[in-house]
Amino acid sequence: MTPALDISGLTKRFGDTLAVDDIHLGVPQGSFFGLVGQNGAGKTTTLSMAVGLLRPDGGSARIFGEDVWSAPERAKAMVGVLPDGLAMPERLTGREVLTYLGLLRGLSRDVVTRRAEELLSVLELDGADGTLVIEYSTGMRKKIGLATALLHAPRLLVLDEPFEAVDPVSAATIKTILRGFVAGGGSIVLSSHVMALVEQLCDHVAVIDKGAVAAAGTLDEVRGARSLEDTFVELVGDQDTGVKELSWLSH
Ligand SMILES: Nc1ncnc2c1ncn2[C@@H]1O[C@H](COP(=O)(O)OP(=O)(O)OP(=O)(O)O)[C@@H](O)[C@H]1O
Repeated sequence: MTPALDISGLTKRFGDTLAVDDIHLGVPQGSFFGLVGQNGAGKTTTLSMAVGLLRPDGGSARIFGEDVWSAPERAKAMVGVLPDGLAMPERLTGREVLTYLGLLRGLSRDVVTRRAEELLSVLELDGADGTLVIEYSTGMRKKIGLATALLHAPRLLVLDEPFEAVDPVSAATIKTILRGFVAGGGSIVLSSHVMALVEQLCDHVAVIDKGAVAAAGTLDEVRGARSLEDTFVELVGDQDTGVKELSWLSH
């Protein structure tokens, strides 16, 4: 079966920094795929290239077989993206953002109105109906970003840190939505630093370290008999075990 997302040899350099170094990853259809890695490991850069937001120096990405760079319209129609540091039309309300982006996606006004209503209600943003996105809290921005990713009912979701800054009640709602999406045949790739969350949600995982894949496979293949956190620390942790502390903080 064609992978939902097929990343082949993606490479990106920023000046002297090799941010992503020949990454190959296959996200099977119907999988819930977690991407983990330390700060600066290259997760956001990889995901940005994979969905056509950042041009790679080398390699390619295909969404259900459609090349993101040579067939962007076909590829992008099938994916919903929650990017890092999402740029939004800030002077619109959440509902206006969804309406605007839904119409741009080619949805009919009726469908957009209905879906926007449901998304705002489920994500508990309907209470802030008159609030402009520029006035949203960080968690609210995350939620409206997720709503824009879901609006056109894509087959693949690519979510960069979807739970960051989201309160526990909203996080539970989002987990339910995402599990339902996968149960309904959708595929998800998400990045996170929270190992427990990845273990709870994902059936596949890749550990990224210094721009390369340190381990990838099903959750059980990657973690074996240990916790994902132990596996992660062992794979990418600082080998220098000397205790680092700020002595001037002790009283
Ligand atoms: N626009 C940019 N210009 C210069 N360097 C960049 C840029 N974007 C990323 N980098 C560098 O590329 C490397 C990978 O960054 P990236 O944001 O992909 O990591 P990450 O795994 O998503 O990190 P985090 O978990 O902190 O979000 C880092 O060294 C970062 O400093």
